[in-house]
Amino acid sequence: HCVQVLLCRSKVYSVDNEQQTGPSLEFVVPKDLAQGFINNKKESYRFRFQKIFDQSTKQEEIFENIAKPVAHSVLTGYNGTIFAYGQTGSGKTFTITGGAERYNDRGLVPRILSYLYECFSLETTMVYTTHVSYLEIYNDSGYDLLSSRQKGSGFENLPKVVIMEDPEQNIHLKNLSLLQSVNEEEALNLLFLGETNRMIAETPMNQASTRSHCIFTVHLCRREPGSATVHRSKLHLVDLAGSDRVSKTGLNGQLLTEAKYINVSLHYLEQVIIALSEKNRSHIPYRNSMLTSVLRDSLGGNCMTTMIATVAVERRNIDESISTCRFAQRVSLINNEAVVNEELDPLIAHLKREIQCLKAELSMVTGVQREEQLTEDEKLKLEELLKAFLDDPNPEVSLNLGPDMRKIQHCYSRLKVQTICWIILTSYANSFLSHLKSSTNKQSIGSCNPYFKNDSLLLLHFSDHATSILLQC
Ligand SMILES: Nc1ncnc2c1ncn2[C@@H]1O[C@H](COP(=O)(O)OP(=O)(O)OP(=O)(O)O)[C@@H](O)[C@H]1O
Repeated sequence: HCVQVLLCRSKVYSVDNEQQTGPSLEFVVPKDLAQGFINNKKESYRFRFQKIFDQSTKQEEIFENIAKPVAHSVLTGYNGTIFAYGQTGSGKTFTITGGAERYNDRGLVPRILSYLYECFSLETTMVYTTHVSYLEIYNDSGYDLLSSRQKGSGFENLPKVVIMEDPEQNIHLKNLSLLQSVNEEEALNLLFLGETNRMIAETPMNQASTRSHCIFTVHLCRREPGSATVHRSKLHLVDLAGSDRVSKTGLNGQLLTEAKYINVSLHYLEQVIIALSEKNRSHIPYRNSMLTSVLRDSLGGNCMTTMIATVAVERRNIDESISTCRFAQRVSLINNEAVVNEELDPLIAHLKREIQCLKAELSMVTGVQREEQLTEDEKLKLEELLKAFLDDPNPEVSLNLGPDMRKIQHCYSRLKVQTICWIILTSYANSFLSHLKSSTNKQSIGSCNPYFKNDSLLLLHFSDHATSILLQC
């Protein structure tokens, strides 16, 4: 996890760009004289972050510093998440989606889409497939923002997204559209469709952008032509609801209900973050809210996660700013273990097996030998089959090697070696026994049979009678 802080508005803070220890941000809160000179309240709050961006920072710089490294790792098969957290009006939406007025104000989502498609066009040896989804979480319920079926305003007109969990505890989102975008223009159109649905769902009473969480996800599939290996990765771009505390917002009625939902979901997000940052915690409470369930992989799992904490550093917002920074500091303690998501395309793997089988059948029919050698792995599997066949006491047991002549020949040559050993040892054993019989003048001497232990060790088994005579001798 890395945490970046964006600051805006007037100065009640100072930034120290110390090279060795990393940049730090300090808030100075003078003591309230009304509370008397003698009180123990802290006057200075200092936080260290990976990067701190001041108000003058341009969107381009944020993209280059924050989003590009994450987008790059998504291209190589890692999952990535960028989420913006901060109080209402501090610039989360501006950072993630952008401002509508100027082209230069476009945010991380359009810039990342543009970057990804540019990389696809440059890397001609790979085939990329991109799908997009856009989820809005309002009052702990999910809504599909890419639905083309919206009939009127309000969230009730958007398809409700339901969380499903499979036996391996993977999360699936039912009713969430996953739409393919073959180029940048199509992907931007989907972003625009989502933004429009988001605005239609808003009513004057419900400025959803402030009171809902939005997750724009790019699903990437990368494969080399002809290869059965597929890299699948996801990039979540998350615009969280304003983190303002209910007490401060002074709301009532429906707005109070919404604020409580936000507080609860952000509280659960915080609980998950705290649990993840504590060593030896076995249970992480992801299931408490839809937000933490959906972001489960991004927070403590297989994901490269970057948090952007947006801070409105006006004096009246100082408590919120300090609480945002504290939260960001906790997030930075989490260590995720990201791995490349590589899998075998089931269809290609199946077709490859079928081709092998058909080639084998063809060489049997035509008598033309296949030139490539059996691999060590294939040989090992054949040895196991042969051993199971020889060890099986059932005389009816069959050895099924398929139509591949190379495998049949390999098994025959193994059997030949074993049979020669068997014949030699049996003749030794029998001449030994007849020697014993004549030297001891015994009529009955018992029996001696050679047998294989493992597939290489040939042993003699003397019957009990033969053993006792041997011991007497
Ligand atoms: N870096 C910036 N440069 C210029 N304008 C900005 C910047 N950041 C935010 N703004 C402006 O400030 C206002 C509030 O920003 P924004 O809507 O992004 O806040 P927010 O944190 O997403 O709030 P909410 O929680 O309500 O969604 C907007 O009008 C936005 O255009």
